Amino acid sequence: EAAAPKLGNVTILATGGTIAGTGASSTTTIGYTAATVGVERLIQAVPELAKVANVTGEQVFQIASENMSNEHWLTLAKRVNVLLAQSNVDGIVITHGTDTLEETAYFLDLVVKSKKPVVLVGAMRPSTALSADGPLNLYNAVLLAASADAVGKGVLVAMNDQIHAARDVSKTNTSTPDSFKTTELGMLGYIQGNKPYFYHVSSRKHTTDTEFDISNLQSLPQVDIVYGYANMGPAALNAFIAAGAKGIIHAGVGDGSLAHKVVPSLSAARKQGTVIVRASRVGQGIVARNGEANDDELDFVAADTLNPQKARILLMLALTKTGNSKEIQRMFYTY
Ligand SMILES: NC(=O)CC[C@H](N)C(=O)O
Repeated sequence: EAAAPKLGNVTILATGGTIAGTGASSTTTIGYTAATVGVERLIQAVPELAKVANVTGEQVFQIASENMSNEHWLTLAKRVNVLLAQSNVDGIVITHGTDTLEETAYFLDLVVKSKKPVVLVGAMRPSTALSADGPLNLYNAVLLAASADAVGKGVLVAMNDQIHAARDVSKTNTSTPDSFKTTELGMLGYIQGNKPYFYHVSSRKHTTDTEFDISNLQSLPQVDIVYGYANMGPAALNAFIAAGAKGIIHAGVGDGSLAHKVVPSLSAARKQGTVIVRASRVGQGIVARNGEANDDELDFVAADTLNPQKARILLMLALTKTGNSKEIQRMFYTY
């Protein structure tokens, strides 16, 4: 008789969100309460998990992800690094609200110090809904976290039978189960028939290849985002600077254009030490250095293809190391 294949050990770190949400009825898909179901019940709801991994659960937070903070990220990342350093942990799944899931994924992609799989997963429908997507998403995430194929691929997002890279995935629809997409740069693969299939890998550095170390940090530098639009003025930017921002992401129109009315305040902020990163509100495409603005002259940084909320994360981590805009520009072309 052949021995049963040895299953990997996967820890599920639960943080809340719709995957742990409950609604008033089976047809309630908005206006439900996120973050009510605990990790043990999430695991019990999918007995099939036991076929793909030895699963243990830990309730790290119980929040809706619009309330995710820098402090939550530091706590979570430190826990992930401690667990992955243990020889009895082969992979980690993080259940998470979908609103900021892409941000937590990218933060971890930059600070996790292990090649073992880390997979973020959520749901668009609460656990009580008809065709709730949480149970199968969770099953796929655990399968992926236990898979040798996922080792060294960076932090992954498993949603809707698809595998995405943390850097490039975004929530693209407010409510449909196919909300998570890597629109133009391309998702990494699929999960089908109890098996992950990879087709791409990210060319950017992540996890063990980054220069960031959060192990001794208690907080992160303040970085805020100002949004570009017709008739934009400097009021929001000035308020962020007055509130102590060490970095500003300018989510500009088009390919990162700066309105004449905003440039003097941006430039003055830079001269006082705040780092300015030009990103775009468009969602796809490159914001090129010295493209729509003379970044060399203004001493600004171009975000390349990072969306504003992910540019904020990279800038916070960059600022833990340097305020030099040339160095930070190198990081934006590396991660
Ligand atoms: N689908 C969801 O997970 C959204 C629920 C909630 N706003 C959150 O992000 O936690």
